[in-house]
Amino acid sequence: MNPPANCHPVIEMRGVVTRFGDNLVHDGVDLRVDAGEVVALVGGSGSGKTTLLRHVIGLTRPAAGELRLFGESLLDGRAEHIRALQRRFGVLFQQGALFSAFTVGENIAFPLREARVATDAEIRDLVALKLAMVELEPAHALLKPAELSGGMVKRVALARALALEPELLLLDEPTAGLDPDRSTAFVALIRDLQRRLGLTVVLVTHDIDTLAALATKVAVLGERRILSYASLEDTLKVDHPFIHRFFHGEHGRRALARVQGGN
Ligand SMILES: Nc1ncnc2c1ncn2[C@@H]1O[C@H](COP(=O)(O)OP(=O)(O)OP(=O)(O)O)[C@@H](O)[C@H]1O
Repeated sequence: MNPPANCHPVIEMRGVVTRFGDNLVHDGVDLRVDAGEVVALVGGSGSGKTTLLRHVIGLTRPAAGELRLFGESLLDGRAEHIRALQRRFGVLFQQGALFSAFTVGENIAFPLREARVATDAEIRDLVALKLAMVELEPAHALLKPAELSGGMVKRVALARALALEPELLLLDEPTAGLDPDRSTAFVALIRDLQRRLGLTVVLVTHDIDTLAALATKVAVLGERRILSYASLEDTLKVDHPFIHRFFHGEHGRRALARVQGGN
């Protein structure tokens, strides 16, 4: 008997190599993300975090290595097969990346229309449902992105990322640009949705509060590979200069004290 499909890791990378001209960004990245995990990807500026997410999304291709999503190769499949895999994840880009000429409702409806999986009436209902999911009002559907606050842009972008009911959610710096209160509220929303919907999440973040509130595992990218892949508690014990600077520097220590103080 074949094992059930959900036995496969959601993401599996082996020996991923990335080069931009002479710039060798990844040199043998191995990473396995299992269903239900929330993996925070951290690393210095330019270490290749966003590029790794872009590989998963299919926006860039590694020069070498293997990359599997839901047990299926992303690198040697046919286009329609890859498109089917791509419907199984949602992405929240750093600045939200909403279409400025579209209303909020049209932005959320966009992936549903592209995938041709619902009628107009169903799309209207789904948009209302997704807006409620991210704690926005039905009337917000008529606004344009320029009329929204930064926190609302993130919520709309999250609603759009969840439009096709993905199993995997990819978040690039989800709290960047939000003030501390909005950031805390947005993290609480992501955590609530992750649990309710049983999502697997990979997030790139520089923010230790966000990481500590969400991550079941921390993947540290440095020296062109994954330096450490463990719980936050075990990551803190790893003796490496980047990990020291990131978690045990002044900012890191204050953030961890806040988190461990029971927030
Ligand atoms: N399309 C591209 N063409 C050329 N070089 C690129 C491209 N995309 C990324 N790079 C380079 O690859 C390296 C990794 O970039 P990436 O944006 O993935 O890093 P990052 O870890 O996400 O950085 P940050 O934390 O500063 O956002 C950098 O040196 C960057 O200049």
